[in-house]
Amino acid sequence: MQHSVPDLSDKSLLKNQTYINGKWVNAKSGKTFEVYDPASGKLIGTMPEMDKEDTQEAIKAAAAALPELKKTTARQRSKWLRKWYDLMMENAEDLAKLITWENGKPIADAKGEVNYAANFFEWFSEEAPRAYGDTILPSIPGNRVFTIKEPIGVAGLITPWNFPAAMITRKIGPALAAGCTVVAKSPGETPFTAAALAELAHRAGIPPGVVNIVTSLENTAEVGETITSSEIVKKVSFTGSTRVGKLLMKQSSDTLKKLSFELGGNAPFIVFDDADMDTAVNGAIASKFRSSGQTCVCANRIYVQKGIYDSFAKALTEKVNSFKVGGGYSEGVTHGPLIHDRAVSKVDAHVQDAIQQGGKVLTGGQKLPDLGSNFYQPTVIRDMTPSMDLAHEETFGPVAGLFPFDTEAEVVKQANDSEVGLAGYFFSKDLARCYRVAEALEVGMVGVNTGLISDPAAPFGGVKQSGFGREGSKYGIDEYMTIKMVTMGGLGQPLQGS
Ligand SMILES: NC(=O)c1ccc[n+]([C@@H]2O[C@H](COP(=O)([O-])OP(=O)(O)OC[C@H]3O[C@@H](n4cnc5c(N)ncnc54)[C@H](O)[C@@H]3O)[C@@H](O)[C@H]2O)c1
Ligand SMILES: O=CCCC(=O)O
Repeated sequence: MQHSVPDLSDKSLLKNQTYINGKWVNAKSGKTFEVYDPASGKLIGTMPEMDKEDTQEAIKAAAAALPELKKTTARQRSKWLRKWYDLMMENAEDLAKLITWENGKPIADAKGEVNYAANFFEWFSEEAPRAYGDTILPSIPGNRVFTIKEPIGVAGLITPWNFPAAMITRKIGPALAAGCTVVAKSPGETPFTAAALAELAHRAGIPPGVVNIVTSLENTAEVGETITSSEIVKKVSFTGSTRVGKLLMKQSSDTLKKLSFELGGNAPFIVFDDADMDTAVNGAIASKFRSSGQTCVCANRIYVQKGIYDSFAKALTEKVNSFKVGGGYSEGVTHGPLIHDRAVSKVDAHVQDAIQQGGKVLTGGQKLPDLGSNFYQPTVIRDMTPSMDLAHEETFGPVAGLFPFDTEAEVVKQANDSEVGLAGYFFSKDLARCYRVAEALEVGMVGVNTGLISDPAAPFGGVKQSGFGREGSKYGIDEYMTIKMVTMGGLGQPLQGS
């Protein structure tokens, strides 16, 4: 497809090396991997293919920087984060161009991601000075008890390609606020945004060794194993699939690391008869089709009560028909390509399975080879049933499958019939129902009358096989801290002279 990539205003943000111990480096082996634009299929550039030795080097740099970082005040770390935030905002246009280039999302969405990502730095610059301990009333007379929150140490961070900036800032922000140094493994599909962020960390004056970025594609499993089995790394935070999360948890068990895992979802999205139709349709568009369906909190199973099933299906289809699919830089494009052809194959397999089992395609349902090998039509399918693949497995693509239901109890049972529990959504004007259903859904996050729940101020994370730990919010920094309890004895004496 025709796809012209706009120039960066600051060309020094586009790197072909990675950032370790305050320096731009290659892999020791000299190997590189290639990164392709998912819209045009053209080569963007190369990055170092790092291995075990390079990763150990990054871990050593992070360990060496830790003692000095621990001595800094929380206020100092707050200032670094704030400066990093300011630099992201000053370079927002260029960062957005990089995100669109390597991830494919439309430029307006990429700008939204830059803002979202930078807000994690702003948020944690404000949280850093507020990591308070407690004073505790002890059970033993004469004792005094208090707690101190301390940084856990070197943190290993592994992030996916669907938010090349935000998944990284959501982890580095709290880690740095807490006083941890980091080794971040950037995604093989989207390493350039991470490198640009590292350049801005350097400009913000963050000391060498505090932020280290490891790049790899083919060697990803080796790099992951090196991070998770390291005696030096005390904490691993991972965002990605449940399958890889399970592997990383096993690998981390020998060294008993503290873990935070944000894994796969299969979000139920429920529209009750009493919902406001426009709100519900707009919510479905926002939740299901954000990043062409490639977010872990995207609606996957859309349940619509029978009284409004036909009218909802019609209204949703009309909206989807107004989308413009294409390269992310092109004027008017609302939805970009998927990340690679494996993603397209999975989406198509879910669509074909639904059709074979009686689902009716209202719009879409086809690949878009004229645009490129990674494009798929935004799709709406009705008459979905629980036996279809899409009911059990996250599609991670632009397919809205509509399941009819009769009662509240029936739909909550179906919604909870999943091994994972990340996000869930429902639409209703009945206040009592809003409380009932929000409390009954087995998920970590619930959207009521909204399809957008992501906010640095709100705790992000799942239950069941969607993982554990919370990112963002007042809870996010705790994932990178330990609580030390101090008991002081012999303090309950009477006042001298009494
Ligand atoms: N919960 C969340 O916040 C969240 C966010 C984004 C994606 N996801 C999930 O991720 C999945 C889609 O992304 P994907 O298919 O690229 O996931 P994935 O798990 O294959 O990859 C995610 C990241 O992990 C890295 N990785 C892969 N194998 C690894 C290994 N053996 N050791 C170390 N790192 C490894 C990849 O390079 C990538 O950077 C979906 O299931 C989605 O729900 C979850
Ligand atoms: O895909 C995972 C993260 C999505 C978000 O933060 O909204």
